[in-house]
Amino acid sequence: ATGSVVATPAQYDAEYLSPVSIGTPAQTLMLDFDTGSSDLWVFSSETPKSSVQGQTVYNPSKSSTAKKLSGATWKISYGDGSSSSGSVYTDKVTIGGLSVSNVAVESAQKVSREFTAEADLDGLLGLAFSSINTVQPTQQKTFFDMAKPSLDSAVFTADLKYGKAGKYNFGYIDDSAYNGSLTYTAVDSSNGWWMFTSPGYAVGSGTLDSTSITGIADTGTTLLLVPSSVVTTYYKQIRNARYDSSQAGYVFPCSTSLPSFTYAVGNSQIVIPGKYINFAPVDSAGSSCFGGIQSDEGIGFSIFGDVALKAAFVVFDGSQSPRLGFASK
Ligand SMILES: CCCC[C@H](NC(=O)[C@H](Cc1ccccc1)NC(=O)N1CCOCC1)C(=O)N[C@@H](CC1CCCCC1)C(O)(O)C(F)(F)C(=O)NC
Repeated sequence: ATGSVVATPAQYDAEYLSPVSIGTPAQTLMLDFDTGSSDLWVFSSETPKSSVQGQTVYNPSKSSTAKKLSGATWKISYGDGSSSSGSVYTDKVTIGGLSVSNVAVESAQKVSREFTAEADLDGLLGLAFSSINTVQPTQQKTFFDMAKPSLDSAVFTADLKYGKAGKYNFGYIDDSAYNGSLTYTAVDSSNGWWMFTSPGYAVGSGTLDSTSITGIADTGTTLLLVPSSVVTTYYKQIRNARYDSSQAGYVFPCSTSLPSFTYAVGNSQIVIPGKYINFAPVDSAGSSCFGGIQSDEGIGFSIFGDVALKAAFVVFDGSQSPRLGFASK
């Protein structure tokens, strides 16, 4: 089996949302596919009304295939300080024509105010490794792990785009979606993430600096978060760029034309065009803009978020020895 679903950007490409059908008859919610976590959780009929502001909710009592996972609970907190928790059902989940039964659907009984404020996000679909799923007392598998036995190939691909809809495919690699060839690189999944090491980077047309960057391929993080030394080197090239402590990041005049940023994968390279690195205006006047490359200070590793991933076609290979494939497009 295979599946293919659109990934639509929201708010300056801050997140990408995809339709997911849950239950019988189908209840379709817009979920953020997140390779940085492993819980499929949704706004639901159990979410306090005061916490629901525009989201579509999943109602398990209206699904003939829903079953309560009795005694199971979940609780997750994310790097940006948001969090959610609740109860667990199993139900049929369909993504882009690919149906999987008995998937753990985590029903939110609590969501932090950041989620309430995100009217277009109805939940998350975790695509990191099942080893970091938060359901207790019995950890649950991700949609991808549940789908694997029926997939033509144990892979999914992310083809995110700048300012327009991209795609997530399951079970196959669409060779027409990228240029040249895929370069694969080893994954360290010991912490539950798609972690890899990029052997070097370059700014603009400069030569490759062989400073390696170890980080996670994370569709759920908006920006490219790298070591401060790399951030300083990048913004040094931009005359009016400055660190704005009130924004906790580098900003520059929105009219600035930005140098590209290249990250190496194995012995090939992915070039992020400069325009991808102008994330969004920081003020309504639109005079200063927030950079798409910021520091990974305090995280413990780098994060290749959407700013980096949307410059590539990315294969998440979940075979016996997981690996990541990157190609330019
Ligand atoms: C350490 C820095 C990581 C920050 C990262 N969050 C982000 O990158 C959020 C995503 C977002 C976009 C739109 C609206 C709301 C949230 N964006 C964000 O903080 N910004 C602020 C800076 O400008 C860009 C947008 C994160 O927590 N990513 C989560 C998944 C998100 C959680 C919040 C909802 C959207 C998904 C993650 O799973 O990818 C994780 F790996 F970081 C994680 O925390 N795993 C446990």
